[in-house]
Amino acid sequence: MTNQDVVFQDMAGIAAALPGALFACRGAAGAVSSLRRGGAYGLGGPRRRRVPRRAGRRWPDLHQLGRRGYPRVLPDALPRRRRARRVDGELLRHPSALGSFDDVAAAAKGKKVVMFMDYDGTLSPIVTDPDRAFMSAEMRAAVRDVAKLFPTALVTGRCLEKVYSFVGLSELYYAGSHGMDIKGPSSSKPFLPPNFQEGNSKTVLLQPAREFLPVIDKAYRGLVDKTKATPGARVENNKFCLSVHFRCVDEKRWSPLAEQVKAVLRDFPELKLSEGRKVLEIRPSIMWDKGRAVEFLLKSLGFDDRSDVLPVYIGDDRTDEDAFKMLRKRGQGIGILVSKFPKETDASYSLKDPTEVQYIYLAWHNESLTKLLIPSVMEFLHQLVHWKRRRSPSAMRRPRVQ
Ligand SMILES: O=P(O)(O)OC[C@H]1O[C@H](O[C@H]2O[C@H](CO)[C@@H](O)[C@H](O)[C@H]2O)[C@H](O)[C@@H](O)[C@@H]1O
Repeated sequence: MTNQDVVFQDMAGIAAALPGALFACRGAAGAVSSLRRGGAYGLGGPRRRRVPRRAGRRWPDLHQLGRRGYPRVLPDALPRRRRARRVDGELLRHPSALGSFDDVAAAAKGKKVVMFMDYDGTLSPIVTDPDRAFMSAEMRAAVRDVAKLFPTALVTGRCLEKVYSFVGLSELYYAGSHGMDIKGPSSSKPFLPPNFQEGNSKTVLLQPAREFLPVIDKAYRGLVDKTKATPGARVENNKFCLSVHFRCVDEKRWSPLAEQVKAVLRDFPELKLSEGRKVLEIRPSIMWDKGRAVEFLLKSLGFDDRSDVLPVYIGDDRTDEDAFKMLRKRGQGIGILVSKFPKETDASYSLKDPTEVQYIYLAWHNESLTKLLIPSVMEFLHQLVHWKRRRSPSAMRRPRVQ
């Protein structure tokens, strides 16, 4: 098991807790030193002497962000020289979806955008208690705005009931249990694509792992029993899959815990084990994943085999890679990885964080600290809505409903 993520605290913490091996970090050592010396993504500590002084010039004040004439996302407003320094290989391979928003918009031009988003770590910040991974009211509003303009689905490892209790938006499509429990909008006024035809299920429903329910329940009981002696370990029942959390387990106990989990799973050859963000994920061994769920939803919406559709998938975890991979294979759509660190990924773009409320110190400037806004999922969603409304003023009004 690996310490592959950190809750963003401070620069020293980031440098010290850089990811281990799970998403085999492309040049992890390089990333570490790069971050420590303030490189790649501009996350490092102060390097006073090497930061060019620009007399009389200040970065826009944070309070001005988003106001007329000021960029909403500062990193892309960096002077050309400094920006060039930030642009190393990783950034080129997975540029910021915000910094490259014009490219995203160009790809979306004339196409029907369909939005897919993961929940934990994408729409809600990673927290220690999985039962308290609440979504902010601002993020909920942003997702609601997106869902008014584009068909929108949440694709998550959580069980449907739990994710719905966090999100509470009845107009969305939901694919819970890593895509093994799919439901259409329960709202009487969901967004339906303009080409929606009778026969395309309005209440999309699919449970490809239904027959595994008794096995999952049995394995759940076995795992709870086996891991109860490990302080901090926690087993979460996500209906068609299980999660064994080790975020609150002492690092010395990670390996013994993994052994306990494997020991239980030896009695359940029909289940498979993978690893997420300080969590062991147990799922039925069927050929189904978030990628398949996205394909299924596209088909159900009548968007299969259409070149004028642009699926956009935003996710932060390993299981989201199946969706990125699927889009890449189709040669259609945009994958956006949410990560503070460079990672091996099949996504094309990156964002740093779910929300925009965290700020980082970039460098000393005129004796004052410069703060940068982290390119966030929420900011990206705002931009997308803004772009769509600007292009089609009719989108300001509620779209066609059925
Ligand atoms: O597909 P997702 O929506 O990203 O769900 C994946 C797992 O997310 C949750 O665990 C993660 O978030 C927790 C709350 O922030 C955190 O405590 C945990 O360490 C993370 O792994 C969820 O609890 C799992 O059931 C999901 O499988």
